[in-house]
Amino acid sequence: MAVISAANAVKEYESGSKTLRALKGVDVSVDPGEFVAVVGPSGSGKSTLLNLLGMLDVPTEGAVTVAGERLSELSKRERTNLRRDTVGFVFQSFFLIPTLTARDNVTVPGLVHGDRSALQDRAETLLERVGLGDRLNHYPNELSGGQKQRVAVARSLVNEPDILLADEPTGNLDQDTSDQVLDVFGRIAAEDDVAIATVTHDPQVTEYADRVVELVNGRIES
Ligand SMILES: Nc1ncnc2c1ncn2[C@@H]1O[C@H](COP(=O)(O)OP(=O)(O)OP(=O)(O)O)[C@@H](O)[C@H]1O
Repeated sequence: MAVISAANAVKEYESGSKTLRALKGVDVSVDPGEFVAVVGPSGSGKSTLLNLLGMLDVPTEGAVTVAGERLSELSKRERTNLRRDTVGFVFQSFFLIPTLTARDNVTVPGLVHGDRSALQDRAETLLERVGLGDRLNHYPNELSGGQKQRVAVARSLVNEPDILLADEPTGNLDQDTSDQVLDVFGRIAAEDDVAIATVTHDPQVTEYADRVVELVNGRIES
């Protein structure tokens, strides 16, 4: 059963007196262990869709369901808690803290739960899994772009999310390092049963994703 889904999702943005319909009734769902890539031209609504799935925004019409909870039935605080407990995020620009080592960066989303030493151990295991076991004490400015993004992937997993959402995760990477990051996504989905959805312009993603969904002008092409 899908751990995350949008059903007939519509998203409108108001700017001045105009209404822009960015999503025009989108159905998409991702199962545990599945890696889905959303592709499409610039402005087709990819980030808008990802923001809905990540509970960063709510649909104007239609339903978004995350881990069995229907978004429209949750308060803002409940949404924030559900997001913290179930969703990991990866962004194009990594967003690592420059004054922290790779290992400490990975622990950051877990610090609200306490137990620093268990977190350090978990961070180490995650960094080893993404191929950075020899970079635990490196600072972000001592890492390549692909290594930084793999630190960000490890960080996104520290709270054991059911869902990992990635917005253009390879947008700042060259071909070889993009491949490494996409390969890590494929392995994590399969090994940890995490549902992964990424939006991307990267044509290489089709080689790694289980399913590719194309958005065109706010609708899914089938
Ligand atoms: N906050 C906002 N207010 C008004 N319009 C917005 C807002 N965010 C996005 N839009 C508009 O919604 C449409 C879809 O934008 P979105 O960012 O989802 O597209 P995208 O497919 O992710 O594009 P890109 O590949 O260029 O990042 C665009 O026409 C955009 O201008």
